[in-house]
Amino acid sequence: MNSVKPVVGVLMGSSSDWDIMKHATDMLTVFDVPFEAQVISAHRMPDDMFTYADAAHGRGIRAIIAGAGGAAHLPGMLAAKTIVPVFGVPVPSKYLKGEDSLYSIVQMPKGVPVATFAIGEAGAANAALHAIANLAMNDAVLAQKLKDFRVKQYEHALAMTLQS
Ligand SMILES: Nc1c(C(=O)O)ncn1[C@@H]1O[C@H](COP(=O)(O)O)[C@@H](O)[C@H]1O
Repeated sequence: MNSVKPVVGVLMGSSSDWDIMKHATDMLTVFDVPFEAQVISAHRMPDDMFTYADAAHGRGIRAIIAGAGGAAHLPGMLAAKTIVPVFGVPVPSKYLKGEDSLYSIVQMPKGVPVATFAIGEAGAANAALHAIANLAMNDAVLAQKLKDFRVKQYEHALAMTLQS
């Protein structure tokens, strides 16, 4: 059993979101950032969602990555109940391909922010990278890992250069 306390919560409205949201947990794993991942739906489990949001800051959670599809109210409702920064990931939906998820998450009223990322796996990975960047502001080891990650990414992109 892992005894390290999680600092990032990765939440999703349904287990059907996992294929997308695992891109966030994969990134956190690469950076050795302790996280917890669970299904909590604002619609289907409203009391559990409130309990989670109420306790998050006191438990040491410093970022919440919340993914949901369709009428994606989960990130906004979490943001309404906690001061922990919430990063929203619009999960692609069956009929509207995630445009509904994006608009549901991004158009928050003034005063209750949700930092909203791209639809799909890039959004999930980038939400994790953004949480990591915030944590790295007070963690020199994490900051160096982030710099190394950028160098690797640069080298990977450079290697794509087509031979003439
Ligand atoms: N948007 C929400 C919320 C919520 O915002 O509370 N709870 C579940 N869902 C979404 O419903 C979609 C279909 O869920 P099912 O596949 O379980 O029917 C998922 O993308 C989930 O995030």
